[in-house]
Amino acid sequence: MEVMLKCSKLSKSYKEKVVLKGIDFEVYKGEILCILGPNGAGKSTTINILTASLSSNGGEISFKGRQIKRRRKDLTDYKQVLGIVPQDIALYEELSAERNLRFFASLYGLQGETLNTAVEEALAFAGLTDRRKDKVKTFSGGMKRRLNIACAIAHKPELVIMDEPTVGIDPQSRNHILDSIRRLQENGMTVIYTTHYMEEVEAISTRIIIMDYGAIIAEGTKEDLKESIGNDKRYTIELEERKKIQAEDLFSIEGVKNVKIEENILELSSLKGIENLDRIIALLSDQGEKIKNITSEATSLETVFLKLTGRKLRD
Ligand SMILES: Nc1ncnc2c1ncn2[C@@H]1O[C@H](COP(=O)(O)OP(=O)(O)OP(=O)(O)O)[C@@H](O)[C@H]1O
Repeated sequence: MEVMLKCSKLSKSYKEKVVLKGIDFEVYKGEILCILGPNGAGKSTTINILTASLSSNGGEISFKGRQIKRRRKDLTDYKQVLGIVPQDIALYEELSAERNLRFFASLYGLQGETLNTAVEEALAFAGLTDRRKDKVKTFSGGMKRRLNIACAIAHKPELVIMDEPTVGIDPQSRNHILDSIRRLQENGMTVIYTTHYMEEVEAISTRIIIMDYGAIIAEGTKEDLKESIGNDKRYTIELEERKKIQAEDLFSIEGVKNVKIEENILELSSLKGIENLDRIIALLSDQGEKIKNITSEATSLETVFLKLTGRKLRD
């Protein structure tokens, strides 16, 4: 895998408050790297340092093997290949969708036919071709978010950096945005995406960095992370009324690892890859228990976070 961006020992403090504790990570060409973490974990700080809108107190960033120095020339070249989608919407409300796109794309030096084509493509990308002439102030939150992204990618950057771009929007616009991020990747762009929604990470990530308290606490694909905590299956079985089933009875079934029984609710975890639900049901029925409901849950990223930190992702 080709390394596009490499960050070494990035640190940031405000007075004595350390908000980034010297983090190291790499971004590979063509990936959708999701940075997942609760509010205050340091995601925006990391992104702002990556986009050179905030200086770090220490550490280095290199893009395609070349260190980014804070010299104007270096930064100008670097910013040219970035597409930056900020957390807050940055659009001109009094201008139309098309005028906004023209403005932002022209900041990257696009002009003439190249600019016209880029604007057309960006309007189509945002699903706003029909509304091109309408002022942004008439748009819904979701449409503004879509346009905000389109403004950042009209100049076809190599690396798109998005900071929580779906905050406060309806599910339909969220899905549109997640689909469009996959399309960016299919078109060869590399994406860094921060979020505290694990559903989004499940949907689009090709690799994940989990941050907490200014540090990277885990890194890998969804599968790697789930595997790292054991990746058990969990069943919750609700009985009509518990008669005599005991935890020891269930341990006799291959794969069953943990059993918790509270009144008429049984919670079981079971090794991945062993199909034993039929046997669990048969055992319960042999013991005269009547099952009211069964739910089964595969390991989620929420479980991974809980296991790593002892806290829920969204406390
Ligand atoms: N200018 C500042 N002065 C002091 N502390 C700051 C400043 N900016 C950020 N912080 C603190 O740095 C920590 C990390 O903030 P950051 O915005 O990077 O977190 P985040 O993971 O992006 O969270 P969110 O999801 O809320 O954006 C927080 O504790 C925040 O309060």
